[in-house]
Amino acid sequence: MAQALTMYEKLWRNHLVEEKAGETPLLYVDRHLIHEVTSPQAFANLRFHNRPVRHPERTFATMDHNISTRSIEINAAGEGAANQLRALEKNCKEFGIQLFGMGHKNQGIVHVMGPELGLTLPGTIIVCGDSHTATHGAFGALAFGIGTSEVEHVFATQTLRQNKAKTMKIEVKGQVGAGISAKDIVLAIIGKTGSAGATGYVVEYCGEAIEALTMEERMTVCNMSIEFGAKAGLIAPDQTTFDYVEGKEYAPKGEVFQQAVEDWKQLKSDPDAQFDAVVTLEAKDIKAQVTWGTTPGQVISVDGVVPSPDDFADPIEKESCINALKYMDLTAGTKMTDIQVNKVFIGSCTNSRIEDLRAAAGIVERFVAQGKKVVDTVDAIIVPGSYRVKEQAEKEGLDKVFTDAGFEWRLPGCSMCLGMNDDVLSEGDRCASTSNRNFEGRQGRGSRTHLVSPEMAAAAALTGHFVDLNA
Ligand SMILES: CC(C)[C@H](C(=O)O)[C@@H](O)C(=O)O
Ligand code: SF4
Repeated sequence: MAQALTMYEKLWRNHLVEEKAGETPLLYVDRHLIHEVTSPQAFANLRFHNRPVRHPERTFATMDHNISTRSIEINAAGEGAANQLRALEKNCKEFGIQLFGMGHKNQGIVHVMGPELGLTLPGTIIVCGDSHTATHGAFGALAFGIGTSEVEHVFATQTLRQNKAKTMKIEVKGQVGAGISAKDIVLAIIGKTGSAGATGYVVEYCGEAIEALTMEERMTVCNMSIEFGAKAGLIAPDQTTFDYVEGKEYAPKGEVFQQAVEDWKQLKSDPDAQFDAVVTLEAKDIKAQVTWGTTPGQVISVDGVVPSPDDFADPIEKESCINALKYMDLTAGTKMTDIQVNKVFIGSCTNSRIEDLRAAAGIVERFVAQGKKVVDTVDAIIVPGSYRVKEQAEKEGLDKVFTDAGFEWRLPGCSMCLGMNDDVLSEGDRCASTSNRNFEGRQGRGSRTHLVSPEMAAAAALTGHFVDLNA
């Protein structure tokens, strides 16, 4: 009988070009996504060596990280940004790569754009010079971030050298309670494993609570795989996946699609496959999550209090709690619902898809019905993940729900997730953010980030603090 394999092992086997003793194995790459920040040096080296891009038709580019969210003018976010954007334009033209540039209907954050166009397909290997490439693992694709020298290698050869990772199964048993989002699930997972808990592993999320998620929710979960150290995150493709992919612009059509579905059904881990590690959570125990510290693992339920260094036995965790409380200007024992914010950011490749905006708008409407608006002391911005998301949201009137309540409705991009454009927090600002990183200075020097779901961010905008929406 053939050996039982995990999904990761199957994806690996299907893409292995060469494995020689004493050499790092070589894998075939199906799809290469690029953006303005991590590609210029790779293009420069290609040019220097007089090499073409091996498969320009397997390579797709977008502009996302440092574009303005106020104007589609290429110069709108300053000279440095404009230089990178122009370089991408020039490089894509010269090397024959499809670019979704400023104002293109397909433009968006690279990890939002790929899936919604059907560039992200089950069973493929997808790479991008960006750590949140793990997002695409939601489709049962082996997707991971690579460095700029690897970007060059993929450009030149459409292959990549990779060592095999260990495998971890993360099972979320049963069903989550009402109002608990995918963001809460993944934050709870990271809270349990710790911020480096999956270092060296490819994680596979499974269990009833994961199977019940929509594709967009699965992307939110896989997006944060890198935030607890995982090389990649995977979810087995199923009918939810196939239904989502069918009809997308770049997805296979007709009989080819039907055949692909039959192949994709074979990808799931064999029932008796062995994982190197297993983590289990009970979905019913997961409550709405808010980070209090400066790693995503420093997270607690919204009905809890800011922890004290004494809560941690491990000396490193204790120390990191002391430092986080200082940076975050928080006092142990403070109720999470008493923490006041002055900024709200709804966006990023974690939570800027149409379902995220619908969820946030739903909460806004609930509070507006009670006579509330974005509180005076809070600046709140909504940044859709792509032009397609923006268009859909406007068609549904969500932009109006937000702007009527006092939010700013911006153009798509990475925006305040990392503040490479002018969407930056100021020193001392405290932000409820739907993004994925909360390390010191991530959204602006001296600024403080609390990672939350779109629902929680919306509630924070309309009340000025975190809210236990289930209370
Ligand atoms: C700019 C890019 C290299 C970076 C990443 O790889 O993650 C960015 O997307 C981020 O989220 O910090
Ligand atoms: S939205 Fe944030 S996390 Fe995602 S790719 Fe852009 S900068 Fe990175």
